[in-house]
Amino acid sequence: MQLKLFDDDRQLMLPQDLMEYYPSFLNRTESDQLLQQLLNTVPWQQSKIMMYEKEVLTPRLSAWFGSEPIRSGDQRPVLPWPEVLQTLKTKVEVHTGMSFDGVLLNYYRDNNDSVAWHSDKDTVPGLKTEIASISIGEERNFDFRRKDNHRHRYAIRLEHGSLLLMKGDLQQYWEHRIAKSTLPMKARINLTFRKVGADKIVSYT
Ligand SMILES: O=C(O)CCC(=O)C(=O)O
Ligand SMILES: [Fe+2]
Repeated sequence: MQLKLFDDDRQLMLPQDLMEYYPSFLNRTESDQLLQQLLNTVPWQQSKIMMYEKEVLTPRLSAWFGSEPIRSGDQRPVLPWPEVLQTLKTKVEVHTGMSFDGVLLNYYRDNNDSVAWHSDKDTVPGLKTEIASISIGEERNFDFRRKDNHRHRYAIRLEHGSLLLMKGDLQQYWEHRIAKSTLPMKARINLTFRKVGADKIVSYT
């Protein structure tokens, strides 16, 4: 069953300890400019992953900016931060009070691009993964469901210029995806700011 995440006043009914949503984190002009700039300047690549012992191309393009690989063994080059992403990182950090050392960009070219059900779990036990996710371009549905009960499921539309914060136990107990669609869709870019460096180990006791 698909549950609504907004009540009638468009008040987000998400558990605030797991997710926060800011629909107009970037204004229209900023979002339009950022979309064009990233489409034109980022060295987009299509990664390969192993699936049932076969190598397949992921159904989207991506790029990783940071100072070390997103995870060990990841084949993507570690790209240096361009000024536009450095500025955006500072804006996200000021808004959230969180700190990040890398950003993964996903480029969904059309309705056939997607990301399958997954969680972005850290390898450090006990660490509550914090991810700040900015969306620009075509609105897509972001589905999430409980790992232990797939019928316990929600969807939220990620609007042009929006910011979604994922935090707390979300990655541990929930998974998420961007599904393909049968409707034609234009380009969407998603930027997920992450913390992958050695200083990410914080005590939550
Ligand atoms: O495109 C999105 O909004 C989600 C991307 C995502 O889940 C990821 O990069 O881990
Ligand atoms: Fe994810």
